[in-house]
Amino acid sequence: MAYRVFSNRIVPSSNRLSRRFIFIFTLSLSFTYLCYSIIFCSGTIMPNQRIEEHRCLHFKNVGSKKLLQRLHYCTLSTDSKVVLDENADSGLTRQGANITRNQSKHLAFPLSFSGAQSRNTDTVEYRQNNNTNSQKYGNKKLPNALIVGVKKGGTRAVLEFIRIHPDVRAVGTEPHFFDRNYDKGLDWYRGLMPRTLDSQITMEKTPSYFVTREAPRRISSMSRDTKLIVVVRNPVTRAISDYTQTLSKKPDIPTFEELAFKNRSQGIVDTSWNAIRIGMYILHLENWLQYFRLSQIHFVSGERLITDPAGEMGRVQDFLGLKRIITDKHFYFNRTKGFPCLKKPESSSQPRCLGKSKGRTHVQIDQEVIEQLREFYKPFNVRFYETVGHDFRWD
Ligand SMILES: Nc1ncnc2c1ncn2[C@@H]1O[C@H](COP(=O)(O)OS(=O)(=O)O)[C@@H](OP(=O)(O)O)[C@H]1O
Repeated sequence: MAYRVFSNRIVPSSNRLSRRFIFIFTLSLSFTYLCYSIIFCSGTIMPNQRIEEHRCLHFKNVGSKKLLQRLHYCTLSTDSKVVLDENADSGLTRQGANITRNQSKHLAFPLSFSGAQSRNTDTVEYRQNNNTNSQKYGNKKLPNALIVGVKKGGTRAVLEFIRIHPDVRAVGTEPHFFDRNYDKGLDWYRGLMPRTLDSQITMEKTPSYFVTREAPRRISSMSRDTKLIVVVRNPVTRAISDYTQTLSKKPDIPTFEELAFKNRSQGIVDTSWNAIRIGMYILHLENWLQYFRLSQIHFVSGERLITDPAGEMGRVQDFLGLKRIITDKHFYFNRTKGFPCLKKPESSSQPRCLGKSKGRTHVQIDQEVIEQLREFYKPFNVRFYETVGHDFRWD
């Protein structure tokens, strides 16, 4: 056997060879690992992290408490951020408390905070699965279902509630494609959509579609099979809600009464005012029925959406052909907000209520004016009930 003097030790040359082999082997392993990391990880994991960081940068100018709350969602998903954009102004208001007294009488689900405090991992799981799948896999597709109206009906609530379903993917913001952005083309519109798997439904909501003359024709030319959801609400309350929103942005506008009537003493309502016109549901519906069958349109009661969100969402899921996964377990009634909210996803985070712009205290309107408008809407409502086959009991 050959020996070599190595330092002050004598090492057999076969040992020396095997050491050299181990060294080269380890080196090539490390090199392979390095290449693997560069090729596979940089393309997927790293950019996602960067995107997540970028998304969360939106929140850098907010108070620390809110920031913490938001950061939690940041780490969850893109869609959670959208929910939080809604939640960003979801301060639990005194106004909400006023509404509670009226609404809580009609609730069809437990009016308790204990429900809210119980951990509801289902919601988080659905959302995470949903997003994980869809962020990495699937394709951007044109929507198969649209929430087309009505403004101030409760469209945001329906969208945020339905998107906790694992088989639904939705755009958080309103694309306004079929009214304002139609000239940008379907490819632009498709580009706004989230990635979806074949088994998932793609959705968006833009409440102004319902009153846009061209919208039904344009939507049916995209797909005649599009499913349509319309959230309707007592047209008088809707008009006041609409006015309250405008007033919050433009405090100098005339009073509600001044805008609502051409001649108040004669009871002549100004139907050219949008806040009034939108509530003449039957007129708009007739336009939709020229392009879509009634069975393709589902009407959500804006009132029942507040008193029984699980019931209304059950019917929405049926209409969309989805398994009933969203149930009363997903909701609790937030007394301070005065509305149902989604249960908090984890015990350390806040419940997910809609933002401050949802559930405002309405401007006080003279009862006589309300009665006049109720009378005005009656014939429109009756025709609407007859056409859709459901009495919403607004009269
Ligand atoms: N869960 C829950 N939380 C908060 N608000 C709720 C909820 N469910 C329905 N609503 C009602 O939704 C009304 C706002 O309707 P929209 O979301 O369609 O408004 S918008 O057209 O998108 O501006 C909003 O109208 P206002 O109360 O007049 O602000 C609410 O009454």
